[in-house]
Amino acid sequence: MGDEEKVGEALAPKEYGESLELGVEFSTTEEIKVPEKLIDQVIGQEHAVEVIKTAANQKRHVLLIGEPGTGKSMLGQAMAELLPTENLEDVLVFPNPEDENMPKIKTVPACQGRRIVERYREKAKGQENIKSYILLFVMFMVMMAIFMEPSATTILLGIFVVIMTMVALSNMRFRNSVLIPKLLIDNCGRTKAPFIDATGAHAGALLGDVRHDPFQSGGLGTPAHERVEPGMIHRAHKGVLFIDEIATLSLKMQQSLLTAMQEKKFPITGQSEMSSGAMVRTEPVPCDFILVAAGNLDTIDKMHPALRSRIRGYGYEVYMRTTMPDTLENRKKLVQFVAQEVVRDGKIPHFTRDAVEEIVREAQKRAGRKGHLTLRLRDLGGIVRAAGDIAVKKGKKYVEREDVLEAIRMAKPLEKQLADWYIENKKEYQVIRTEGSQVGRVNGLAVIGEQSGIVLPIEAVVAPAASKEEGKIIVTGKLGEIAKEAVQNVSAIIKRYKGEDISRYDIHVQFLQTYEGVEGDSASISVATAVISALEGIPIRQDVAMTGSLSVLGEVLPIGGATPKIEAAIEAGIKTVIIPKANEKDVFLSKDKAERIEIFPVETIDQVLEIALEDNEKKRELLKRIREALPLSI
Ligand SMILES: Nc1ncnc2c1ncn2[C@@H]1O[C@H](COP(=O)(O)OP(=O)(O)OP(=O)(O)O)[C@@H](O)[C@H]1O
Repeated sequence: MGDEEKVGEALAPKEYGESLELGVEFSTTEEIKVPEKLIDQVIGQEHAVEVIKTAANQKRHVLLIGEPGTGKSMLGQAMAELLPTENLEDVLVFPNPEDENMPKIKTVPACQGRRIVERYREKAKGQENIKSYILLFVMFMVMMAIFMEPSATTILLGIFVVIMTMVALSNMRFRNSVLIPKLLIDNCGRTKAPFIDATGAHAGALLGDVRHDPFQSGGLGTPAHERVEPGMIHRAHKGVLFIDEIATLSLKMQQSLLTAMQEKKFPITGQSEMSSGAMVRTEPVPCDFILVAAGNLDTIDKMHPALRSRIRGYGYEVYMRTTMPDTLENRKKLVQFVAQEVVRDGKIPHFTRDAVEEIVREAQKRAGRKGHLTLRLRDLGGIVRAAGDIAVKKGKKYVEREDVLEAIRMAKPLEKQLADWYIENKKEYQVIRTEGSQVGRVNGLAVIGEQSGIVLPIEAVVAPAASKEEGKIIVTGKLGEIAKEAVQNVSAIIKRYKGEDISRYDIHVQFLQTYEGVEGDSASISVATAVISALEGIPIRQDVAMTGSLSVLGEVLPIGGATPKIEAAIEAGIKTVIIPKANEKDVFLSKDKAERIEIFPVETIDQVLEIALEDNEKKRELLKRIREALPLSI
């Protein structure tokens, strides 16, 4: 590439090891105060926290939508802490003399339930005592008879009489026979309102059940009321019912949940149709809970519309944030986060300031967005614990920077392991090429999961349309839709610089060896480069890899996962990567990695082509045409 054509400057990536301001003075996290209340421990979700506080006050339902590990269940628990405990209640189930199959339900203030059951137990004991006296009396009479008339016949007769008495007594019911009620919900001694996590619960667990009774006839059976089991909706009475992935509940269960929310009572019946429990149906059992439902964006489409509308009408919907701005205030919150994770874990030592800096740096890196910190705090908490374990193993009093760095290296998610395997595999079979140049073949970059990059080779062939009708876009590989869109965007650009409609050609695009889970939406500049190269017959340098989204105007738009993609390129042996200018500040590389790669941030497609295409007369002529045609080029 000639000097006059050189685009931008290779980016000097940020390095680890520089000190970082944290917005608070401390030498170890031992000095950081961890708030007592869970709601004050929730970090970076200010809007959600406000909503939870209001909803707790006003008894409103809440739908939390967002990515895993951002604090949804934590918010549910925090809400339970905010609810009053004075009006907690116990629920008892009594036998119904009029209809055995409809046990009666009674609600009493917390702790009274136990007393009531105790009273009934005492009474029942009295009746049992009478039976024992009768048996003792009969035995006494038998002994007397044997004493007065000691013969084999008397003894046998005596034994027979005792056995018959025992059988009779066990089947004997007093006219007012005492049946002890069952304490269905016991809230005695609770210091917090209940928090019940019903994620993934089956119908019986969620809505309550009546157990099957194998001895239901012949007087040996267990009374119906004793077989009644409360559901999670009942146990959450006056508390919080938390359900993650709410849309995975069957529609029937969602419908029942809705009824329970409307009525604030729900009878318990046997859930298994063939069992004797199905004949039993209690009176309605109170279930006045606040629903905190959670899920991802898909949930909104899949959840029962009536349930969603109930929450919307009588509650709040919140979108959980995945990043927060990288301000001193927010870094300070991350310091608090590390301290509270240490306290919660209870087994790991506190962190030194250096170690916390490294956690904050990891939060910057994981945000995948310039000037932001990640809020996927469960994963970050995983690093905190892993670093703690490493320090414990080394017998240290505090967790130090090196322990955090080691934990980060070790915490290789499954996707990253898979990505490494792809790269190894592809290199072995020469699917990834890192030398020479080739027409129509480009090294794209993609991510699997959130953190793992892979090199994604793409090939394109362009030929005049086989039929007289319009040409076709033929895409193979798993990322068909994305490739089609990319081809459509590039066709707008080609039309302008070439003055020719791309529809006269058949365009074949193949993503070589793609696998499940690969996200290719940022592959559009790669597809465009492959198609233009194939159309113009100009080879693409194979030591270059690229990522970026293409607009119809030829702009290169930002993508996610810049750092893992560059890391994948480095591991594959690529020497140059092209990334969108807007992602420039998202790149964090260790010093040794940074030395192995040249990074070019670009803004327009002509800049991509300038770097990626092999330098020759044809290329210079092409760039001239593109730059004249596209107003955006510089
Ligand atoms: N916003 C946050 N503030 C503080 N800690 C958090 C936050 N988000 C997550 N954590 C930490 O991660 C752990 C797991 O979070 P939580 O279970 O609430 O996530 P979630 O959004 O409910 O995820 P999932 O949907 O997968 O259940 C918490 O116990 C806490 O340690």
